[in-house]
Order: sequence, then C-alpha cells, then structure tokens
Amino acid sequence: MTLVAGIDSSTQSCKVMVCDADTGALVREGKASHPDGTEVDPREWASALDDAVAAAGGLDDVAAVSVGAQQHGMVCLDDAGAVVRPALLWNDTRSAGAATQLVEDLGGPDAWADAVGVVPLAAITVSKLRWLADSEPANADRTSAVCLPHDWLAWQLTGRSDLGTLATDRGDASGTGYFSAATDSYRTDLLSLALRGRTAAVPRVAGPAERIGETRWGAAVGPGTGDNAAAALALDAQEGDVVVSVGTSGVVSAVSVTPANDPGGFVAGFADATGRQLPLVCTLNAARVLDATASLLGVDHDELSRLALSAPSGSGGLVMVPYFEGERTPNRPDAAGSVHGLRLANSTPAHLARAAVEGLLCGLAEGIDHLIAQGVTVRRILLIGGGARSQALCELAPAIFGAPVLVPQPAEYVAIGACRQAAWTLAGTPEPPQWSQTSTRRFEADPAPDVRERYSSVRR
Ligand SMILES: Nc1ncnc2c1ncn2[C@@H]1O[C@H](COP(=O)(O)OP(=O)(O)O)[C@@H](O)[C@H]1O
Ligand SMILES: O=C(CO)[C@@H](O)[C@H](O)COP(=O)(O)O
Repeated sequence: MTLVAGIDSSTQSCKVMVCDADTGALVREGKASHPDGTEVDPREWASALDDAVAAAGGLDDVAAVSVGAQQHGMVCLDDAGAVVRPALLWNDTRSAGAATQLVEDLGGPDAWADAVGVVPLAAITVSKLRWLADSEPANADRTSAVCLPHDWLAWQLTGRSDLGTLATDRGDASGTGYFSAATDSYRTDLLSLALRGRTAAVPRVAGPAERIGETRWGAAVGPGTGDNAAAALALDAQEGDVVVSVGTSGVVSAVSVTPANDPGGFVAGFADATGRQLPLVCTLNAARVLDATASLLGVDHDELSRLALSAPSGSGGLVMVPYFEGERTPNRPDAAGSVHGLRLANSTPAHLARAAVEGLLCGLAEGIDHLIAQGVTVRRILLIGGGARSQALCELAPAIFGAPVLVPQPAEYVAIGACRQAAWTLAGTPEPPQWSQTSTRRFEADPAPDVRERYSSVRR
C-alpha cells in the first residue's frame, strides 16, 4: 500500500493523517496543541508538527506529504531565512486601522475588489504588513520575504533555507491581499504599498499538484494550500456545494468558476486548490462561542447541546450576538459579545445555551446570504469543523439556514484534503484521485425566520 500524509496546522492544533494513496482510507493519525494567542512563533508550529507526527507513528513510510494550514498569517523572514518576529495570525485584530488606511490609499473598496477580489480587513496579510511597516519599522526593514503558515511549514519539510525556494499555491496566495485569484498573479505594487515602499520576496506559486521539493526521507512535498481550500478538496466540493465550517473561525465557502467581486467586503474572492475560485465569508467567532458558553455554564459540550435542545426556538427572546473576539464579518474588530432580552422566564442555562447556538448560526446564515448575493447557487449545505460535533448545532442549523444540512462523519477534513493533494502530487494526473466519499447525516427542520429576524434587528 502506498501511503500519503496530510497536515492541518490550524489555529488551535496540528493534525496529521496518514492515508492509503489509492483509496483515501485512514491508516493512522496524530494531533498536538498549538499555543494560545493571536501571535505565534512559527517554530511552535514546527514543534507541534513534530509532536503530531510522533503521535501518528512517524512519516518515514509515506511517499508524499502536503500541508494545509490556517490562512493569512504573516510570517516575516530575514535574508538568512530566519523568522523576524512571531507570526500575526488571521484572528489578530491589531491591524484593523491599517486595513482602513490601505483601503483609502488605493481609492476605496471598489479599487481593491477590482484589483485582487479582496477588500483588506484586519485578517488579511496585506493589512498586517502595513501594521508592521508603521508599528515596527525596524522589523519591516529586516523582512526580506513574507510567506504564509502553510508555505513556511512546507518549506521546513523540504529542509531548504534559501528564500528563492519558498513556494505556495494560488489557494493560499489569494488570501494575502496582494494576489488576484481572477488573474492568477501577484500584485507586488500592493505589497509595496502596504510596506510603505519597501519590497519583499514572495513564494513562487506552484501548480495544484506540483512537487515543490522532497523531505529528508525522500517523500514528495505537494504545494499545500489554505485550510478552507483543503477542506473543499477533501469533500470533492462541486458548484452548488456550500461548505460551512465551524472551527475557531466560522467559514461559509463555495467552489465556483466565477471570481468574487464584493466591494462590501463580506465575500472574499479566494481561489480553491484545483484551479477554480473559492468565494468565502469568514467570521471570527465560531466553535469558541460554544466553548465559552459551556465554560460559563460549567458544563461540557454534550451537556451544552442537551441544554440548547431543551429550550424553545428563539430562546424565549434571548439573543446572543457572539462577537467575543470582535468580528470580521461584519467588520467590527472592536466589538464585544452581548446578550439581549433577558427576562426572568428566560434566565436559565438552557435558554443561554440555545441563544449561543442560534446566534452563532445566524451569523453563518448571513454568510450564506452574502454568497448568494455574489451569484452562488446553493444546492447542498455541508457542515464540518470541530463545532459540527455538537448535536445541537447540527439539529438547529437547518432551521436557521432555512434548508437541509448534510453533516459528513466527524473527521479532520483539512488534513484529509491535504492527503488527497499529496496523493495527487504523487500520481501526477490532471485531476485529483477519486476517493470514495464519506457518508453524511441529513438534518432537516422547519425554517425559523423569526429567529433570524430578531437576531438581525438586535445586531443592527
Ligand atoms: N462536541 C463539540 N461541540 C462543540 N464544539 C466542539 C466539540 N468538540 C470540539 N469542539 C470545538 O471545536 C474547536 C476545534 O475545531 P477545529 O475545527 O479543529 O478548529 P481549528 O481548525 O480552528 O483549530 C474547539 O474550539 C473545540 O472546543
Ligand atoms: O481566516 C480564515 C479564512 O479566511 C480562517 O478560516 C483561518 O484559515 C483559520 O481557520 P481555522 O483555524 O478556524 O480552521
């Protein structure tokens, strides 16, 4: 059996899966935690990867490996290839002011949507680079190259240190704000605009199944990609499939042949890992809303779910707007979460649990609406990510989305997508290998538009 490995270096942890290259059957897996916080020394990712690989029984017998990772993180390298400062992650909002300035500098949101399909927000790499130029000019001066978390980890796997050997793929490059998914080209003028006239090298954009190097034991290293593009590859998402991921981030995305152009800044015009587009809406608050509410109530996730399902639809008028970490969609970096409509009758753990699940889902439902406004057709909604392990989330999602929801078997879909890319790199075929698709559970419910209406009015 030929084995391939896929890595998901996500916000909270590193997951490694080893699969049969022909069928995609899982052979073994491992996981290790990442440190908390919104800035992380990339060497912590390498160390978590080592631990996750050890937990997965090593990779010496795999013939190819690919890395999927959290998008947008700013990894700055000096001319010797050393890390200049800890990486600012996608969920670090200190770059919010820099994003606003950058939008103005290019002539407004329309100019950005036309240039790269992405209007800078705090999350986007280009905004983090402007923050660096203004707040840490000495570090900006020392930065000879800038890359993303997956680019850096894949580079580590190849054992190279020459900046000219850095590689990325168009899926992750499209999340930088200086690469256009519509034209498949860098806009180094925008990178330079962010860095206030400085220049920095960027990784070469490899093809979707290109071998970008070899590990020290001789395995092929695939191009890797951003986590959301990897998940779409795992699910073999086709046009009409809307993937909703409830991890640290809440993500609504869909593969498409048409690049997104949303000057409103809700939908980002990213690329997928196969050559298509991946219009995407991302929120800052998802699975951790459930984590925080469970901890507030002193219960575990199973009990939180049971409580939420025991309360009435609409939580008796209790509405949670879950902007615990500020928010990205809508763009409210300085917001805080709030609970509205407290009455004696709804001041119970069950009502609060339900309000948390409903509030989280209402934010994602707005994301689906934004995709539809960009011309995306919704044929199927697939729910994945750590939060999809919550029975309450699965049962309430169809009511809030107003459509049936398919929940694939709980699994690490980003790592599986990276495995599939590794197998594709090994096969060298024009299309990715056909692996049998996971079974799904179908959830249906009567639509609850009143819950969404109340949420929208409270949010406004
Ligand atoms: N049964 C569950 N119900 C709700 N949330 C869960 C459950 N199991 C795990 N989670 C949450 O899912 C999150 C991890 O999901 P994951 O998709 O791996 O995130 P990320 O990719 O951002 O690291 C954690 O916040 C975790 O607490
Ligand atoms: O910023 C985005 C997408 O634009 C996030 O989806 C990150 O890619 C982090 O993903 P998770 O760790 O939450 O899976």
